Amino acid sequence: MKSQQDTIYANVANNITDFQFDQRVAGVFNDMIRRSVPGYAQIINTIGDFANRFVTPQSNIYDLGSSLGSATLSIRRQIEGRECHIYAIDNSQSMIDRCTENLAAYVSDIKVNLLCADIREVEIQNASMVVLNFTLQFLPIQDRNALIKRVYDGMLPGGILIISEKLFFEDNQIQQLLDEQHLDFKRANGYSELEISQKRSALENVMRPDSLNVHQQRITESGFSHFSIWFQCFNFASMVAIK
Ligand SMILES: C[S@@+](CC[C@H](N)C(=O)[O-])C[C@H]1O[C@@H](n2cnc3c(N)ncnc32)[C@H](O)[C@@H]1O
Ligand SMILES: O=C(O)C(=O)C[C@]1(C(=O)O)C=C[C@@H](O)C=C1
Repeated sequence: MKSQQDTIYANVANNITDFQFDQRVAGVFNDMIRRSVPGYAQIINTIGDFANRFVTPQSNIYDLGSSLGSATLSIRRQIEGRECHIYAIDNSQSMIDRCTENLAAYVSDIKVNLLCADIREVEIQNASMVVLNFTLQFLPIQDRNALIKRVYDGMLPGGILIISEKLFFEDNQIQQLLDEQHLDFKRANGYSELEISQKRSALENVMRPDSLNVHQQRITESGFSHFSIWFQCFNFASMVAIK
């Protein structure tokens, strides 16, 4: 997957506008997410492994907030021959355009429907797997419960939901510690203090992490039978729920 280096916040900006998944971000997103999210590559690979275990023949798979299609590609590689249908959905046309190219670069017998749509409005049905890889945190807080409930309703018994998120910690000292470790991760990946602070300002109003407790409560109240965190590095985590 080709990607330019992310230098979006490298120069001083007079006013920092809210972060958007626009054409500029889509062009550097592969580099941006790998340098910003600890464990991203491992999470993507493991999503493929989960697909191999859980995806049943003739079922649907939903990648909600699919960006450039990394999770979709990882899943698709593992389920050849199962006559499944993947729905990759994102409301950024720039992401959809680039994702179309990425998917076309590999041959597969699995059909992928790439939709430019709001994940709060798409129908979810007959799903053996649903993925929200760093997407839920960008939804307005008041819309998150309803989405997870709709996901549950559209899933088959025994189906798997993966939710990866940046986490918020109620313990102030832990919050500060893990946040600082994350910033060190970004520094080690070549981001300057200016880039880090300008991006932080841009994300402030648009990305609102929940605590692990809030996630667990939402998942349980939606009806899922099983829930666990399966990956954590600093303040980034991936969770699994089974219907
Ligand atoms: C951090 S990125 C997801 C990364 C991607 N899942 C991956 O694994 O590489 C969040 C994505 O969610 C999309 N998004 C945010 N809110 C959305 C909504 N309401 N409906 C559809 N897509 C949304 C954004 O356009 C963006 O591409
Ligand atoms: O929290 C940060 O500093 C991030 O950059 C995180 C994050 C994310 O979790 O999605 C935010 C925006 C980009 O999509 C890439 C990474």
